[in-house]
Amino acid sequence: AENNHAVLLVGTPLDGDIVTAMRLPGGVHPKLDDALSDNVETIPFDALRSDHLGDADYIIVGVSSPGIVWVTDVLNRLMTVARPVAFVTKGLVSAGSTVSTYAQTLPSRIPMMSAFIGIGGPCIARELANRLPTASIYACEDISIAEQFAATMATDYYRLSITTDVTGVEACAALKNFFAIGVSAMQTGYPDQKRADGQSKNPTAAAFTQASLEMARLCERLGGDSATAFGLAGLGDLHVTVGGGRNSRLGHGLGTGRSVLDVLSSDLFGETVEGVDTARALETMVPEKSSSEGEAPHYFPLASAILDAVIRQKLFSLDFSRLVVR
Ligand SMILES: NC(=O)C1=CN([C@@H]2O[C@H](COP(=O)(O)OP(=O)(O)OC[C@H]3O[C@@H](n4cnc5c(N)ncnc54)[C@H](OP(=O)(O)O)[C@@H]3O)[C@@H](O)[C@H]2O)C=CC1
Ligand SMILES: O=C(CO)COP(=O)(O)O
Repeated sequence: AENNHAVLLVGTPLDGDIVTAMRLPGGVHPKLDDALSDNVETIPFDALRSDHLGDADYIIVGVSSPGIVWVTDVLNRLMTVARPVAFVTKGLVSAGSTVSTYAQTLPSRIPMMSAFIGIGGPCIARELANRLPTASIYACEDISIAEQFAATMATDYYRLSITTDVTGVEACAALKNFFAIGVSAMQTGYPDQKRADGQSKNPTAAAFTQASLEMARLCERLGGDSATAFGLAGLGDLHVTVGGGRNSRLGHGLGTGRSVLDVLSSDLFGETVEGVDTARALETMVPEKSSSEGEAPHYFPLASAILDAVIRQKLFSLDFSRLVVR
């Protein structure tokens, strides 16, 4: 919209009230604190037609991961002209013991999608809507498509990197949600009353570094480039999510000794906490006990501690005395 493109914003059937509020004169999105530009038209889902999609240069999907099957059906029903589709959705798909990224599963499921573009990187929606400096990464197998899309979207305050490592970007986008839970649990697990935020810093820094190493290993196992984990899609997004995301709020609760069910049913009631879905997908990839402590590629002490808390419903505990650091 900032670059004078016409933007059509379509709510899901679950967003009826938000769309109605946004269509009123002066209406704003309840979580963005700012009016959208005049060249953004917001419509309810039942007003979306095939020609809207056919007329678009790009289609951008922003449902949360539980809605990805639904959006696949919608695109297959309404797309009659081949178009590139970009996804901000962060998640993994598991089938039996196979875990995949959307970059691996969606292209064959959406025949009219001419290119899959993965969007990753540290980007809290409200901050970008308020035009704060933001850097993100766009991934596509065809680098010229990533380049064109980035040129369409970039502004002075929204700077973009491009890559062909679409599997790596998609893997890290999902993995950082999961690891943000564990790093954030270490933020509140060791309170320091002398600090304004009440949090010690050393435990968080150790966990953040461990998260980056484990994220790189899992990224590679999922078919991505491990180096992607150390860039915007991995470390950058992990930092922003630990700083203020919903996954981080779950971690903060776990760090104070509360159970996952307690935190999800109170502080985070009705919120999207995708690290939990990613934890379910990762269960088969991360051994319950690291067989060779300290040895890559099988050493996942932080991921195991998160899985114990989120899936096996134990209280969060990272046995720091046994951590082998690199
Ligand atoms: N918020 C942010 O700053 C960022 C978010 N992302 C990613 O973008 C995606 C969306 O995030 P965000 O907008 O914050 O999430 P929200 O939960 O606020 O919104 C997701 C939307 O998808 C809908 N939805 C959920 N399940 C289904 C379903 N089964 N069928 C149809 N619609 C469904 C939700 O409905 P309902 O509200 O009723 O659940 C809601 O309208 C996520 O994957 C997130 O990781 C990426 C970067 C930044
Ligand atoms: O993905 C995000 C920022 O890049 C938002 O993180 P949360 O889903 O934890 O709020």
